[in-house]
Amino acid sequence: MFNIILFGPPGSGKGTQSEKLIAAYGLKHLSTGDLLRSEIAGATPLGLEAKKFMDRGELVPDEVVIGMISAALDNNPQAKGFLFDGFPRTRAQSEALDQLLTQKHTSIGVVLALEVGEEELVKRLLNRGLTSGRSDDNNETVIRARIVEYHKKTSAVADYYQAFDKVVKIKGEGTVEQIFDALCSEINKRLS
Ligand SMILES: Nc1ncnc2c1ncn2[C@@H]1O[C@H](COP(=O)(O)OP(=O)(O)O)[C@@H](O)[C@H]1O
Ligand SMILES: [Mg+2]
Repeated sequence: MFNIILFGPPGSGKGTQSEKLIAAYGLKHLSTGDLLRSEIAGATPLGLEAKKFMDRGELVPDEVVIGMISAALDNNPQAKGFLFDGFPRTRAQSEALDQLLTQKHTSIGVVLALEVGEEELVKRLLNRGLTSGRSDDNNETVIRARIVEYHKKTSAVADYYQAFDKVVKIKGEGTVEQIFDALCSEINKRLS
């Protein structure tokens, strides 16, 4: 089993690259953002609670997303590997993920960290907001708040995995294909 964390700020291209990576490597895509948006669409109690945070550009509480990931791992016992997208987003989530994976006798193989400049992120997210229907994409104040949350809480995730020498930085600007090639080359090094 080979598990990957695709890491980076909002708008860095995690969703775009995840689609290509799961197709290329047969991984199970676990995006906490997608899981939460599907809870919101279904108007579940979890979704209604999560929406309050997401609409403000804040992170959903750790216990909520850790519970969702734990269930998703249990529900996919046949997976060849997992691609985590948008999770973990805090140090506590990183520690919880490591515990969950250890229980399943596996671990994170590599953390691929997409790096994109802040103005490019804002530009991409405003542009995504034109079509995504995401309530957190259609206003610059909320977008900036998400980037502040990223620096305040999520950048610690890279530090956490850096201590295990698992982080590889990838330039997240360029064409989708160029970035995909750079990601694949790092994955292939570790598979061979
Ligand atoms: N290499 C790229 N160059 C330009 N725009 C991109 C690139 N990759 C993704 N985008 C666009 O940026 C926005 C955010 O991408 P997305 O994959 O949703 O990011 P994330 O999941 O990290 O928030 C989307 O509108 C997407 O079309
Ligand atoms: Mg995404």
